[in-house]
Amino acid sequence: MGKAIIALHETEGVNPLIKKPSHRLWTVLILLGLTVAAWQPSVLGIAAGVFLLLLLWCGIRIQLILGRLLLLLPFGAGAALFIPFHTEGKAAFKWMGFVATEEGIERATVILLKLVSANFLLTYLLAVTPLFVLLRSLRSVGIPAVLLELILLIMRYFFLLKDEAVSMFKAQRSRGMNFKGWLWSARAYKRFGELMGVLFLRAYERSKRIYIAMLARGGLEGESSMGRKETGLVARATIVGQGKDATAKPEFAAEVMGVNFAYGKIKALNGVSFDIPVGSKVALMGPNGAGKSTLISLLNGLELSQSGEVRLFGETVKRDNGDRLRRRVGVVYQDPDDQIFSTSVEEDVAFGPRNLGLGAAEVEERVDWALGSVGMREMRRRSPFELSYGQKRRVAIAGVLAMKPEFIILDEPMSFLDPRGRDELQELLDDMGEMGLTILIATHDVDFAAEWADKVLLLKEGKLLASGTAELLFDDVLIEQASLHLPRLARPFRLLRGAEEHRPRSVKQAAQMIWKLIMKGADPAAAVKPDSRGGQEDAKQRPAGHKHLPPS
Ligand SMILES: Nc1ncnc2c1ncn2[C@@H]1O[C@H](COP(=O)(O)OP(=O)(O)OP(=O)(O)O)[C@@H](O)[C@H]1O
Repeated sequence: MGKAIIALHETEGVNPLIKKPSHRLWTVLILLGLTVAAWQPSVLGIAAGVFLLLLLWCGIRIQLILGRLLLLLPFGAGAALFIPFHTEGKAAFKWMGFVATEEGIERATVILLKLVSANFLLTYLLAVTPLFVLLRSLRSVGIPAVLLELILLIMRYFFLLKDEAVSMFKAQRSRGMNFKGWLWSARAYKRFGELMGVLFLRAYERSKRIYIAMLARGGLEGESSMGRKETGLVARATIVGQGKDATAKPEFAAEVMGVNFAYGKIKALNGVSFDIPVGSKVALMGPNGAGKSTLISLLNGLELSQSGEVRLFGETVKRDNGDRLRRRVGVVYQDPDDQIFSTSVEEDVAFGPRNLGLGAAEVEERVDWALGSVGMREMRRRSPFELSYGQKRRVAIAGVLAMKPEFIILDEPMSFLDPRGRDELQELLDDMGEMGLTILIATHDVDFAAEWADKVLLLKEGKLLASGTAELLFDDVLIEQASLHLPRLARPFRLLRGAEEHRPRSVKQAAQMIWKLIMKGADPAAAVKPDSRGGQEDAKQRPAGHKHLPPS
């Protein structure tokens, strides 16, 4: 990822004075060291003045400088109030019975000036260096990657806390919460306390999910443990300890055998068994709470089945091999905010490939390819947190694609995409299918599944209702049981005399079927039952093979 990206990322509108980020970082570190070492108030005062002038010279707004200074308020106030009265020396003045000493005042002044100078230096660094460039520069001066990623995670937690707070307060206000007279109301304090508790829990839960997403993309392990230049698509099948040929190509990307999983007393999966052949396109469907997300966690090795067995590429998932197997399985989670954590789109997409230990040029190439695949090349320099939900989803998909996994799982990928975005994603899925990837999509979209999938898994209340081809989606009894509905393309045929059994899976197939019916010379006016609602209700309720009423 190297220089190209770093050089292009200067913050707009300010003059950094020192062009190279690593030189800038070193200069600031040295000046910080000198500031810490200096003890003369006059030297520190002059230094603070010079730093302020330099900040203004760089074009950094005074509001920003003052805003950053405000962060010092609690520490500054503590130093100013505490130190003069607790230092031995010559009495300077008395206040509320306490004696402030001259030495104490000098020491407090020195500490305040040190804080102000350090604050100016850091303001300069942060204002002229985007955060991820800064982190990269820190890595180049020898700070361990794991520490920097922890910093990223903590920063993300603060962003999350803010986002969660904004959305929670908006939701509360829309439900009638107001702050009138709150100062005197015990109820308001109680409510506020509850809200803060929920807020921290929500942010905690979300940061847990982000942590899992980071792990899934090789984060927090540094380049050393993932340093093998092994990508999913080219990886050899590593079948360990099962007496199989280590280079043999496995037949199944996943095999799920009699799997049970419960959250405490809540049984989420109950004796589920199926397999997913390598290169297949699988739709995982079922009503809310059916167990789809739980199954995805098992397929990604993030959870282990409590009984039964899950195999990935022929290897049983266990506690000690989950990390390694997970690199071959990429998961795009339902909520992109659970997956994105870097401060720019390209940095986020580069996160996984970098953890695979790839060289800068290859990382750059993959980022470009993955962003191009999801139509987000132009937004590569933007912060992901300023994007729309649909755009974030594309970034999340690109982040997983860039790791080139062999098996990719997408949880409700179509939600929040505009129609064009859906078409593009479908094209992308087709391309991925042609590349030989195994794809599993958890979806409620019957029309999409009917057209796209070559295998459908229907789940209900933790049990596998049925597994088979997309023909299952035309079975009235099954779709009723799975709380689905008949694919839209099939509905008009249910209203056509003698055409009820037609099962078009694509618009093209439907057009061909209609054309054949026309060529047979059927009279549409006589064949179609009049139905002002387009036959949806009728088609939904009528069991297969139901005979039509004669046209009126
Ligand atoms: N962390 C959890 N703690 C307790 N119960 C859970 C937890 N996560 C899921 N469940 C329960 O497990 C069952 C399966 O949930 P899961 O999220 O896997 O369903 P799903 O099919 O993905 O649902 P949806 O379509 O609504 O996303 C549900 O009854 C749910 O309430």
